[in-house]
Amino acid sequence: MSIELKALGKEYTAGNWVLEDVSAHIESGEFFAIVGPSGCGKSTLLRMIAGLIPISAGELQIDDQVATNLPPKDRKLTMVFQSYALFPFLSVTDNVAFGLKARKFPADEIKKRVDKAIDLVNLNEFKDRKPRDLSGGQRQRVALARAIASDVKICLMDEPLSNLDAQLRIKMRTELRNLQRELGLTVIYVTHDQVEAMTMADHIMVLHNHEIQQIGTPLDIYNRPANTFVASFFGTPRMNLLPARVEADKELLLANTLKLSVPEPLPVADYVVGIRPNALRLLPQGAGEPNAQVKTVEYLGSEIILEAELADGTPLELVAAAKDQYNVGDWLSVAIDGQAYVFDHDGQAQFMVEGGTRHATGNHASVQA
Ligand SMILES: Nc1ncnc2c1ncn2[C@@H]1O[C@H](COP(=O)(O)OP(=O)(O)OP(=O)(O)O)[C@@H](O)[C@H]1O
Repeated sequence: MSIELKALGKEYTAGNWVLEDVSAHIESGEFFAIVGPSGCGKSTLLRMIAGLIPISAGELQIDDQVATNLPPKDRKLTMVFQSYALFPFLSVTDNVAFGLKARKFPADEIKKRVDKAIDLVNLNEFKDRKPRDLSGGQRQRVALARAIASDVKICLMDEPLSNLDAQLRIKMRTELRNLQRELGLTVIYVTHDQVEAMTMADHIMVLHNHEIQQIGTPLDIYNRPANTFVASFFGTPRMNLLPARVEADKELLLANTLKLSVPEPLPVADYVVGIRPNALRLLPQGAGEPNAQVKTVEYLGSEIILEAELADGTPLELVAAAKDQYNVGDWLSVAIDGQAYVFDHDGQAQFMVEGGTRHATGNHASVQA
């Protein structure tokens, strides 16, 4: 059951497009995540695919059939919402079994699927309870179990784990993913959580500013971000973005402080250079010119996150070894030691440099292809 989005657009009010030109191919059996900040249109896109709101522009295909104007019940999909949408008068078991009974599945098949789904979401103890006697998180797990137990091969999920506590959420990520694989479900999964998308998805669509910023595998998105938005949205701590200008033939000067050698001369222009905290090295005292001052120190146990400021005031995040001691106000010598991403003035990826070698980075068109 593949899904094709062809230049989908949505305007809620005339002339006000909240989504434009959204195109993607979602393979049968794939886990496809839609990620982006609050208000970027993730739920809107999912609701258009589900048929809950009309599609304003473009075409939707489900399993090679045009589905743009099909009523929701004919789209061969199920949906798990952030809100639970359960029948209050039915027990957990009956809620989960409802769709299967309506479709006249054999009783033993229903029992097998329902038991498995309830077990998966850890609700064995609560099988006979009504939704009102469950916590919010438990209700969401019932909704999840109902979708899992259904025979439908496409499941749309809108932040389904966001009401669960942190520990259960992490456990559910793996279990949901395993079950999705086992059942061969095609899942479209909306989340604002980049870690959830990175750990669960086969492909990720990044939405921002009404349009797709990039589509790619988690590795593509992390290692070959198409622009500064994607680069700084993925990864903790975030990628540092530093203003840069051409200083010499094959050299960029970042934040008036750090030098970056590039393999070929660059056109004279303004650039932005992105460096993840783990690609910055702290030199031992006396080994280099002090160039950054510590502003905050955050001990995480296994490592230390330092927020520093370069000499010209540009903020810089660094990761340091837990055994070392840092104090606010200390001066550090920081050097680039890893990947540096060069973006143009508008934030579009140009290339990546590592050890003096140039590597291709992503862009929307090439990564989609
Ligand atoms: N029924 C509506 N009428 C008009 N505008 C709407 C309607 N529903 C959503 N919007 C607007 O469309 C944009 C996208 O909303 P949507 O809920 O799809 O975003 P989202 O990415 O899912 O956000 P969140 O992560 O906060 O749930 C927002 O600017 C929102 O205000």
